[in-house]
Formats: sequence, structure tokens, C-alpha cells
Amino acid sequence: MAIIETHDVTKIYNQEQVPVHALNGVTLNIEEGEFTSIVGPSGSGKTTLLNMIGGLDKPTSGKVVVNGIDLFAMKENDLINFRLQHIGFVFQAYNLIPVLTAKENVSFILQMQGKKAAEYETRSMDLLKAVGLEDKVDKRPSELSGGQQQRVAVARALASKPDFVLADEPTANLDSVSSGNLLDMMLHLNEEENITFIFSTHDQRVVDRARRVVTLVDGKVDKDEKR
Ligand SMILES: Nc1ncnc2c1ncn2[C@@H]1O[C@H](COP(=O)(O)OP(=O)(O)OP(=O)(O)O)[C@@H](O)[C@H]1O
Repeated sequence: MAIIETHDVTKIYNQEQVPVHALNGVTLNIEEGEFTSIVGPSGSGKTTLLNMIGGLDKPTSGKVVVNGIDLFAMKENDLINFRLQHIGFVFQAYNLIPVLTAKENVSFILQMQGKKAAEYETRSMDLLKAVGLEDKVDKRPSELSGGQQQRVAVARALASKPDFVLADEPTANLDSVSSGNLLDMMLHLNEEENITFIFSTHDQRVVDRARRVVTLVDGKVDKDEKR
């Protein structure tokens, strides 16, 4: 079953001044359990597409349907709740909160959702273990390497058991060992827990391990390869 459908999505920025056509009619179906990479030259629309799929920004035309629900037909508050419950984000703009420890960063959303301490404590410890950081749970982001921070971000994205995780260049700024580890961990979560991942990347090593590669050129799907 498709958990994400985009129907002829377009996005034009700066419509009143000098318009930028970032997406020019993207129609895609993402099935449950996919491990899909969105690639393409700089400016081809990767981040814009992830923003639309995540309900963070509205298309100029077209539709984004998640679990059968038309995202942008929802009221703003309903969309915010929907995002919290169904979508995990690993985006640069959503960096970790510096004053919180790794464990607190992971459990933050669960606390906001009013979950009981016993539940969010267990869940955040399990997730930090799954990403190989059981010995760093009480460290703040500044005490962790870039790769470790990205792993905390993945654990945080999974905290509320989302239907899928969107990651915008998750291995950017990581050395090859850290990006290899992060990818191993994402693949493990995908294979063992059937978590759907959709991520944009410029990193060929990441692309090589994706099972589906969607190439955008000038805001359009140029290629869509399954392996
Ligand atoms: N908020 C914005 N306002 C105006 N133009 C924008 C905005 N965000 C993106 N754009 C433009 O839309 C186009 C697509 O940008 P986008 O960030 O989606 O590309 P990308 O493929 O993710 O690029 P990169 O690989 O460099 O991150 C670019 O021409 C960009 O300059």
C-alpha cells in the first residue's frame, strides 16, 4: 500500500516577483517499508519535495496524500498534530536542543504528547541503544560528534513511532566512517522494524545502498530506479 502519494505537485516560490519553479509536476507513490533516496543536482527541488511530503510547506498546486489523508486539506492545527504523530524528521533546521541531554532530546516529543515518564524513559533508552549510543544518553549535543548528533536526531525522529522518516541530507558534514555507521543503522531499522525512510542526498555511498533512487532534474522526476 502507498503510504505517501504526491499528485502532480508543483511549487513556485516568489510568485509575485521573480518566480522560481522549484517543482514542476511531481507524481510519486512511496510504499510502506521503502528505503528511498531522492537525488539530483543542487537546486533540482529535493528539499522542496521533502518539505511538501512532510507537510511543512504547501504546494502551489497538486496534492500530497499520506495514509489516504490529503495533507493540505487539513486545518493548520490538525496538520501540526498529524505531523507529530505520523512523520519523523531528520532535518538540519530541526537541530537538537543544546541544553537537553541525548535522552531528553529523544523523549521531548513524547513528553509534549503527555506520555507517562515510565513510557518515554523506556522508549528513549531503547532508541538510543538501537542507534548505538547507550553510553552517551546523558551527554549534551556539544559533547557528541557530528555523527553521534545525527544518530540522536534519527532516534528522536523515531520516538513517536512515525509511519515514515524524512531525512534531508542526513550524512552531510559526516566523515565516511560516521556516515557508514548512520546508514547501517537506518538500514537495520528499515529491515528489522519495517520503518520507511525517504532521504535526499548528494553522497554516492548513500545512493549505492538505497533500494529505490528517484532522480529529480529541474523539479521533475527524471529517473525512478528500483534495485
Ligand atoms: N524559500 C525559498 N524561496 C525562494 N526560492 C527557493 C526557496 N527554497 C528553495 N528555493 C529555490 O527552489 C529551487 C529548489 O530548491 P531546493 O532547495 O528544493 O533544491 P535541492 O535540490 O534541495 O538543492 P540542494 O541540493 O542544493 O540542497 C532552487 O532554485 C532554490 O533556489
